Amino acid sequence: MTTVPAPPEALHARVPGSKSLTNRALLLAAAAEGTSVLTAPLVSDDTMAFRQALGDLGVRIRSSDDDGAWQVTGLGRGPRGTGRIWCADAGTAARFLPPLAAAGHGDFVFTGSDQLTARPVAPLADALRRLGAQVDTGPDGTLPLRVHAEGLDGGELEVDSRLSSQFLSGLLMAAPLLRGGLLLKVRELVSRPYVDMTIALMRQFGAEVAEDAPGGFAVRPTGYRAADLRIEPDASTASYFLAAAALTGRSVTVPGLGHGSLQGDVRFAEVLERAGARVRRTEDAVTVTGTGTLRGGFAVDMGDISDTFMTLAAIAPLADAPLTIHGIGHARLKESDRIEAVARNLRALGVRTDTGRDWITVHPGATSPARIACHRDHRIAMAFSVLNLRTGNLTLDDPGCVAKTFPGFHEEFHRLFPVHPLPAGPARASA
Ligand SMILES: O=C(O)C1=C[C@@H](OP(=O)(O)O)[C@@H](O)[C@H](O)C1
Ligand SMILES: C=C(OP(=O)(O)O)C(=O)O
Repeated sequence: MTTVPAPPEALHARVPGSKSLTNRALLLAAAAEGTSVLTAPLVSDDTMAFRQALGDLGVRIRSSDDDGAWQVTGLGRGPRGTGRIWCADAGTAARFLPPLAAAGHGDFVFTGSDQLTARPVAPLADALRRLGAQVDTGPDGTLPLRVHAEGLDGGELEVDSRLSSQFLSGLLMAAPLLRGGLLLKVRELVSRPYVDMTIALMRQFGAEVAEDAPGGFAVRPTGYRAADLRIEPDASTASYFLAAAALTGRSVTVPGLGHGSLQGDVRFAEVLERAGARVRRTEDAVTVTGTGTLRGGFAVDMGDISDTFMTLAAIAPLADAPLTIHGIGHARLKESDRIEAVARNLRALGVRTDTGRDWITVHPGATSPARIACHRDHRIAMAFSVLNLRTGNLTLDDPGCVAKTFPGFHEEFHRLFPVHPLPAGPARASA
């Protein structure tokens, strides 16, 4: 008689709220008429920076003592006054808040860390100017970005979103506050699922948005009304836990990321499926069950889900054949030049890695001990932590940088996979 081995018991990962949903919900609630309640928001450096920035723009946000929900008292319009707004490292703050400010009245200067200042905002500044706002940027078209606002009439606008979808998301979210609404024509667009997320949330706050033709968006001047929202767990963060399942032969479930998820990055599970893992998605969860080996020998376009490309690239040395990831040129413009940063780290481990403008190929191979250069990029720290579950020979030069989106990452990863070392010293961010 043969006995069929029982499937491994699934580990349940406690993944905190989505950064992208939290910051969109904050902005929409701030612009809405009435009080909105955001349940299970992400508490991390990026969302606390966004919340603080809205506070500095005059929005009242309180945390509930009972369940940590955030209560946002909306302005019912754009902000009024003057202010210097600190965006820290948060791309979403630098790209979503200036259009909101331009729809208000006053003088606002948006600044950020050196890392954020190195990232582009020029296409957004240019779009706001063409809408009639007075906007200045730093010498290379970067932060600081100054907006002198007297409300905006709206009309028609062409936007170039080939460097980041966040420009389009920011303009879309401000559009219902413009006197005449907005017709947006998008020339080139990366990270499309984030735009779908933007539109879905705008509708939940009462906006009317139509996509008349591919790349053509019409937004009516309805303003927003308050809404109560439960924030889904972050799908990009989930990728580390799901990849860990694939690599260790365990089963990991992330509750809260079911069929109806608004986040494109849940599709990372499908990439793991191509690499040989078993994936199950239900109404309210995703589960990945690994075999402990990774199937390589394929090429995958991760342009729509580029925050997760490093999760795959970092574990690719353990695959049975080379893996190519393409369509990710815009990942060079994030917290680090992510193609370059991942390639350098892999090469430092002795892994053959080839790169081009928008692609990377990782070859299988043994890894030698190394100290991973995180470049203050949370995703490098988390992605290489997955690889280290199997190699056990890596250390991170900046484990605390995970606080941008998940201050408790090391504790939760260690809880599920005790071989993951707990770094000394606390991470940042508290509500
Ligand atoms: O709109 C958003 O919330 C985001 C969009 C993506 O950026 P790009 O559009 O620049 O790729 C993503 O990388 C980022 O983490 C969050
Ligand atoms: C690119 C990222 O962040 P942002 O653009 O929101 O700063 C990220 O979280 O991977």
